[in-house]
Parts: sequence; C-alpha cells; structure tokens
Amino acid sequence: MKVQMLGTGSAFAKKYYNTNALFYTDSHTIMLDCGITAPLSLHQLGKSFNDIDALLISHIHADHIGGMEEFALQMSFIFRRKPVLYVMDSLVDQLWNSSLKGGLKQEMFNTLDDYFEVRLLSEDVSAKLMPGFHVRPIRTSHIPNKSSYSFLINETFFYSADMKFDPALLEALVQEGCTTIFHDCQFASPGMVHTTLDELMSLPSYVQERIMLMHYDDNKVDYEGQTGFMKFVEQHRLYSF
Ligand SMILES: Nc1ccn([C@@H]2O[C@@H]3COP(=O)(O)O[C@H]3[C@H]2O)c(=O)n1
Ligand SMILES: [Zn+2]
Ligand SMILES: [Zn+2]
Repeated sequence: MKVQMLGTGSAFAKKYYNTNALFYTDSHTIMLDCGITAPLSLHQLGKSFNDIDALLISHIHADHIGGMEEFALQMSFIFRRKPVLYVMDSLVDQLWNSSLKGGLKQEMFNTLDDYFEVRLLSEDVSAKLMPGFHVRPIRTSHIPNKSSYSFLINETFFYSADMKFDPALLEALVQEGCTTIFHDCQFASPGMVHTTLDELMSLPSYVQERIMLMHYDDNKVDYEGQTGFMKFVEQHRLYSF
C-alpha cells in the first residue's frame, strides 16, 4: 500500500494545498478527502477524477470537501460514470443538504445518489472499501457538536484528518500495532480545534517515532528541525506502509 498526499497544508495554507490523500492498493486508488485544492493537485500529478475508484470523507469543512462539486460534475458530464463515495452515516445528509446541494441540484439530479454510488460507513465498524483497503472510522473531537472522523487503515496506518489532541487514543493505537500515524499539526497554541506541535512533542518517543506531520501552516520552514522525533509529510511524495 502506498499513500501520496494531494496536499499537506492547513485550511488556510497557500503553499502546501489542502490536506487530502491518495491511497494506492495493487488495483485501486482511493481518495481521502477532496478539498478546494484537490482538483488542481490531481491535475499537477497528471491524473484526472476518472482515475479515482472511491472517495472517502472525514468531515464537512471546505478543505476536505470543497472539491467535491467539481468531482461530481466532471464524473457526470465528462466521464459519465458514478464514482463510489464512502461517507459516514452521520454526515451524509449534511453533506448534501448543507454543502453540495446548492451547486449540484439541477434537473434530474436531486440527491447525492444521482452523482455518486453512496456507501455508508458507521463509527467503529471496520469495512473493506476495496480489495486490500480496510478502514475503521473513529469519531474524534474537532468542532463542538459536529461529527468528524479519523481512520485506521489496514489496522496499521492512522490518519487523523482534523482532530484535537487525544494522547490516550494515540497510545492505544500504537499498543494495538499501529506503525504509522499521519497527524494534523498546528504550530500556534492553543489548538482549539486541532492538535498543536507542543502537544505532539509531549508524547513519548515511541509514539512520536511513528508520527508524520500534516495539515500545517505556511510557516513550516520555521519549525524544521524542531519537531522532536516527528517528520513532516511532503506533498506528492510516495510513502509505503
Ligand atoms: N471553532 C473554530 C472553527 C474553525 N476554525 C478554523 O477554521 C478552519 C476550518 O478548517 P479546519 O482545517 O478544521 O481548520 C479550522 C480552523 O483553522 C477555528 O479556528 N475555530
Ligand atoms: Zn482541515
Ligand atoms: Zn476541519
């Protein structure tokens, strides 16, 4: 399995694009989140939306779903194929009614199912999304009273998406055999809705060693060499796990 980030920046970063990922199995490509910058990043990789076999969504912020309107429109009117959309049962109604409907509702296209082959996921229920790609969605804390999910992939790779610091979860994941953690990292404190670098630096070395930092601000250069045992994930680089 390989992972390649379409972007590694925070919601407001301009240099590093939105934190969205492509996962490559032997036979399929799965996109995890499709933010505002995802269409341009895909294009820069020489890919199109037609190369994506399934999209998985963590939560409803524009840096994670802002590219979905273009995804849906290109697939319907250019490629004429319905892509698979994996979405949490707690997010599916809001995704359409609060985020996508304004741009996508038109004659003959009245629901999310008219654009995507929608498959629902439930919290803490492991699911096989594609051959060789299993995911356990874990509800994590991000914005008060809004659902947001992190994902444990193939029982060894944890992708935080956006979450507040949860050291007990990270330590439990490592105890259970998780070898790689792609974690959001905000440089300035307090974190409020994200995990800060200072919080991650408080983790024991055996946890830090597994962490790669993403969802960072444009001033990343100021923090290079100051991230303990943790390294930065880089846009478009291929990582195997
Ligand atoms: N209570 C909140 C809510 C949102 N935000 C900022 O808005 C961004 C939305 O995308 P994100 O990646 O979740 O990061 C959020 C914060 O920067 C924030 O700083 N505080
Ligand atoms: Zn975000
Ligand atoms: Zn968010």
